[in-house]
Amino acid sequence: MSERLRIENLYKVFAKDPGPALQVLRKGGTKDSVFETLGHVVGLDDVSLAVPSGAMYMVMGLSGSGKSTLARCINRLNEPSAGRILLDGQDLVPLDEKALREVRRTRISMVFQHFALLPNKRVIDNVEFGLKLRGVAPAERRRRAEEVLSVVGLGRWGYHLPHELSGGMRQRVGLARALATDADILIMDEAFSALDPLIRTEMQDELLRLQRTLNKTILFITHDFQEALKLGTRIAIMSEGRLVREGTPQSIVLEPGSDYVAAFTREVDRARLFDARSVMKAPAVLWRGSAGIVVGGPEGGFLLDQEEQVVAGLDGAEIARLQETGTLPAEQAAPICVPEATKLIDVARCYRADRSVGVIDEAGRLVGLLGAEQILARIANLPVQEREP
Ligand SMILES: Nc1ncnc2c1ncn2[C@@H]1O[C@H](COP(=O)(O)OP(=O)(O)OP(=O)(O)O)[C@@H](O)[C@H]1O
Repeated sequence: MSERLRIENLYKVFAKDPGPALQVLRKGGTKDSVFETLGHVVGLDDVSLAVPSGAMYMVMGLSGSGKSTLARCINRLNEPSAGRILLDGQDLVPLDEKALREVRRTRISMVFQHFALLPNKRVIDNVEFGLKLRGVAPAERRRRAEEVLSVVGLGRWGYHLPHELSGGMRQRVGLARALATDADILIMDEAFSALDPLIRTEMQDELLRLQRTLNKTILFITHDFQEALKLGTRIAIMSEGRLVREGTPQSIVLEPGSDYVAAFTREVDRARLFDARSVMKAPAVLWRGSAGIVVGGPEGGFLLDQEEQVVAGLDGAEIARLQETGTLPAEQAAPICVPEATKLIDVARCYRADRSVGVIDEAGRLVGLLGAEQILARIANLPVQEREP
């Protein structure tokens, strides 16, 4: 996956002259020590990150940790104090006002928490607004606005005024407006935070659905770890202006790395977060014969053909007999197999006592085995034990 946006050693100090504060920070000082010694507020302290193309990149942290400052620095609503912001390799920090306007109109779109719609303009005019600024001809911008309104499920609402719409619908207009510009980087700053829980869930699902076809690169700011887990392909966690942990949702929950991050992960529904691949163990070969290969362990296994495709499942008793007598059961049961990305909750649903669940790759080859032990250990946050076959 190629990289769209890279932030390198970004600092933001809210001061006329950020120099002295930068010196303190670069010598290991903190946001608190800068405030105590100089009275300046640090927004960002040496933040570096890379957003891959097509990512839903979540920036998460408590209030005041610097999330919005980061979003605002990227399109220069806040002026960075030091560092680089590379969009497709081009540094945005030295750009003049004219070049910056062009970037904001064509390459980076923002969706805010409060819809910021023009109240006396119809929905369609709101959606067209960015295109009008770009000088797109009226017929073309109307066509585009109608298209994106239907994408977000508001095809029939274009000629209404914003106050006639619910909060969730207005947020969809905000999203449509960002999509209409064709910018392929979206920055969504707490875009769903003001919505009622049910509508919020609906908007999250909608965004995931849209993203499957649009494949934009999205930087999504949130203070809600559950939202970050649900939407994110990667998550960056901020504290006191610093980036303190970055990684995939599964890796962060598995290894939070600090008490600050661990506190967010406590309430996580692990069965819905972790997938089969994250806990499976490697298949061990137990037997080879003209009928194929048997892999597995005491709790069950699988008969594979020469192409490593799963042919049948064997329970614990059948495995024991095979090891004693070298004979396969005459009647063989259908195997229980799941794809690698299956969440543990769904693995648990097809689990049967005294059987292993096979994990298969896209080509249908067996790549791992799962027993109750691995599933329960991961859900209960215990170390996953490797057991000898
Ligand atoms: N214009 C400003 N002038 C001075 N300080 C500011 C300004 N904007 C933000 N800050 C400070 O920068 C720090 C980071 O604020 P920021 O708004 O980025 O945090 P946040 O993580 O987005 O918080 P929230 O979730 O509450 O929006 C805070 O200490 C804040 O007080």
